[in-house]
Amino acid sequence: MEHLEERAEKKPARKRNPSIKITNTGKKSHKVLAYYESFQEGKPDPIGQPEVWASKRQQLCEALPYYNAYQSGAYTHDGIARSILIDKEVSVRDKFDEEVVITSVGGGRLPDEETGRMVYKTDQVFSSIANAFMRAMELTSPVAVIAGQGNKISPTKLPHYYNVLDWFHVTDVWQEKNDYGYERLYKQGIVCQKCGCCTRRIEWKQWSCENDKCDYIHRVKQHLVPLSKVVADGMDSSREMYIDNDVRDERLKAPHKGIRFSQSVAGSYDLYNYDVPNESGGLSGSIRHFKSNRLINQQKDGPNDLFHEIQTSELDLKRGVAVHKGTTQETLTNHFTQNFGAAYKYLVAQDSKAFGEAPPVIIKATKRMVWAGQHTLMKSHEPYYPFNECLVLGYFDGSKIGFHDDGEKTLGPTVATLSLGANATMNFRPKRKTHIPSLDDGNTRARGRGRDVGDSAGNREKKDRPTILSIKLEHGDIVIMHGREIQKLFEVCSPLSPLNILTFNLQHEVIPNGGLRFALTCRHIDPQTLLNEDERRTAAEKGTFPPGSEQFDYDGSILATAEFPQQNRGIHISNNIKAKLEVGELHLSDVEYILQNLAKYTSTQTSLHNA
Ligand SMILES: O=C(O)CCC(=O)C(=O)O
Ligand SMILES: [Fe+2]
Repeated sequence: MEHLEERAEKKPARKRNPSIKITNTGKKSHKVLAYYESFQEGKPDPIGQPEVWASKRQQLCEALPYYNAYQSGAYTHDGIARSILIDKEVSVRDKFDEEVVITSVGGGRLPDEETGRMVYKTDQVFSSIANAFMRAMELTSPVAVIAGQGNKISPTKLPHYYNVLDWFHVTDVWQEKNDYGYERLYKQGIVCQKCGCCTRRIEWKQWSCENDKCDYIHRVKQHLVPLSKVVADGMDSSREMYIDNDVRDERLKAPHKGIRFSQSVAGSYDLYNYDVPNESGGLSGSIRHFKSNRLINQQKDGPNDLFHEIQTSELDLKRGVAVHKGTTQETLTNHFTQNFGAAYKYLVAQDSKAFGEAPPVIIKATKRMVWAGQHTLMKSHEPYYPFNECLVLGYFDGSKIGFHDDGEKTLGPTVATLSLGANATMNFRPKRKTHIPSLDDGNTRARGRGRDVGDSAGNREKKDRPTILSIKLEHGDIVIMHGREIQKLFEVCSPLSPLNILTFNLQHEVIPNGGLRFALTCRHIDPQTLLNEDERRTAAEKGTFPPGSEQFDYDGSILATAEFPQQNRGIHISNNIKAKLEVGELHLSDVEYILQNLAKYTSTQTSLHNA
């Protein structure tokens, strides 16, 4: 119900995909619900077995008179909904338990032209499928619910791929409301009520008429998005910490064969390291992924608190110009940004607010990245150039950042990003191999940052420059990109074919998987590279932490602790030990020693207990 009330509060705007609510008819309950293969760990076994099941879609369709839908989830006959298969397409706001199921219907999703991901169609009308569920509701005609193993929100494991659960009644069918908050209308423009000028949403908090001569402003009511809305239980990184490392890492260990992968731990983080070789067999740089988990996320001032705090802080997020500033072709980025600390210039000089004026959330986040940066460089015995800049990016439903590098000349060799909120995929690809003369004239930024408005070379580029590493970023994760060479703006001309790359100058893109996400990225702006004394002084002033910031110092090397089920904590610790064994930080003899000691300890405890 909370679900419905939450929606009802929102300002009605455009229609969205219809949702239905169905409740169990109570005839019989198998209490068998779905799970998603890679998230089974930690889910309870079902009570009982489904009486009807299948492992192939066609088996279902050819054997069940009440389910004959090869393509869509819902099956309708004579305009009445008969059954519904709930598989991979569950969204975080759906509900799935033995009594109540809330799900979206109506085929309101289409592949996005640019990303290929499924996104909601605009102007979705009440679909014929939604109408069929309305009919089923009116006629109290029961609907069979089938659970597929792709269903991430089911509370239990499932014994088969397709499991026919039970008959349910439809009790509600509604159009989801949307608003001008964090949903897909985040970049909806308006027509100025005063002068009629078509106005883009440049600032996150309001529309300001784009006609210089007009002062019309329309403020937006901000809605606070709870973390649970963007991070589904089943997708929470916290869940992954209970999965055996061997299972989880199959997905992470599959970069291009030229990249060396290793794994270790840092405090309570799992640490995935991708080394990028250079032509002489040395390192051109590395990408370190500090994988967070529930323990870390729920600490005071940890990612969960920060996700809440960043939404309630005055950040003044704005969209920047991606291309053709000032012309009729001017196009804005689809994400919103704000820079803190020393000015970071990309594409156009971006106003920067001094760390001294930054809301505490920025300092807290920056301190976490300072730790991760120092940790990385200490390990590789290299100097750490202090982060004096933090760029916040706000991604709303469907926004992303296209391929770019963070290789401006003014930057130090280390870039750190903290992810808050919805998951995202970070892809790396080699830069163009050929030398591009137009880049030599210092006008480097057009190909540097912010090119998220489409790639002129299109598919050909995709084929020539395949993604060589793909990382799943989750709430609380920190990614460090280290090494000037991997970001380098100018290409090293290399005779190697793209499929046999030894040297990588990388570009990265980040595609959030929908829902609200913030990325905070810290860099070192090197004062030596600034033009004059004035710029250097301003950078130093703006990039200095204000007095009192020490209270937010962060040391991620200290193990996070919290109340956790005994068994899960054990799995985490043993995973950490396994990782340490793999990278040689521990030897088997150490583990044997620990086990012997523990055996002694537990036997004393047991005898004390029995005494
Ligand atoms: O969204 C992210 O995780 C990274 C953002 C990024 O690449 C940048 O700010 O340069
Ligand atoms: Fe970047």
